[in-house]
Amino acid sequence: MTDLPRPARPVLLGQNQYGKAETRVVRITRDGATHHIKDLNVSVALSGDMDEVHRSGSNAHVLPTDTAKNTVYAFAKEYGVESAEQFAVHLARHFVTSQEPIHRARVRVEEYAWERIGTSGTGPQAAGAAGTGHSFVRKGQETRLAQVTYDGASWEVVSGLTGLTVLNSTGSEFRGYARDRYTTLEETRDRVLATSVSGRWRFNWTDDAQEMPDWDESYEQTRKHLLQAFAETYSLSLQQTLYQMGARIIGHRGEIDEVRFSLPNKHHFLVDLEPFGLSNDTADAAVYVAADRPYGLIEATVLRDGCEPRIPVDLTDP
Ligand SMILES: O=c1[nH]c(=O)c2[nH]c(=O)[nH]c2[nH]1
Repeated sequence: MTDLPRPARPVLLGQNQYGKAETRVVRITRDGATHHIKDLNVSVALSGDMDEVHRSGSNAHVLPTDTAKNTVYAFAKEYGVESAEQFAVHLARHFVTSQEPIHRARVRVEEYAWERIGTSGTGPQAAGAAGTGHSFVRKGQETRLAQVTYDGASWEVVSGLTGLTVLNSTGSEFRGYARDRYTTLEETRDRVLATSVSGRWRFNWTDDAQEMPDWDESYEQTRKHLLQAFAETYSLSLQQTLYQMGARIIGHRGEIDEVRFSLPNKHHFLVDLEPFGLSNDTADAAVYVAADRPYGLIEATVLRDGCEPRIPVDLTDP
């Protein structure tokens, strides 16, 4: 053994967690010729009494990440996937209650939605306008998110979505802003407002004694409220629209205490057609350049009065 330099002070192990990230599981159930599909990406992070594996290399407390992956598959088969949240609750409870050294489990689920493909009713496989029953197309680019954390006593459930792209072709202004010597932006009373919504919302369901929300119903209603607020707000800024989206959710959904949005402002600039002798008037057919970058990035949390913010400020943080 060579003499390793000894640190002047003892070294401490800080926060640690481990698990299997991004287990892709697709569950297909058959109801006669009509099939149903659930498509999930599941990430499990476990923590607890894990000093020894880091310090001495003893794996006695380490349930392999391979087992975590297998558990995801086995639970999908055995218990089904009622909703992303329910599935995550089930898994988190299992890891914390079945392994003594595991004190906390965080389970993240991304869910990809599929829609049925209708058919024209002419092909050999056709089963009328209702479709084949087994043909699907990925629904938009939107991904549903659920994150469940359990420490053996209390639950934290944060749901959300990402990649929900929305656009208002009028009903949006931006003017009256602060100016300095670098400001060149022209004020507008009629612009395109478009964004790709990333949102998270935290439930006030924290213990088993409380009745669990209907997760799917809650997701559908929350999504509907945020879309309606986007559509119905006459927007003076994306910040104001964001606040309306959050306030509408808090106002209508009693099971949710906190909402956070990250909204990229997907700028649509009118193209200068003067060089071609054309005017580009919004009253008539207008032509825009959809700029992909740089983009304004508007982020905020909207809270029920008296509640603590707990959703991380940066939604891209792991
Ligand atoms: O809705 C907006 N908010 C801003 O803060 C901003 N800044 C900017 O240049 N355009 C916009 N639009």
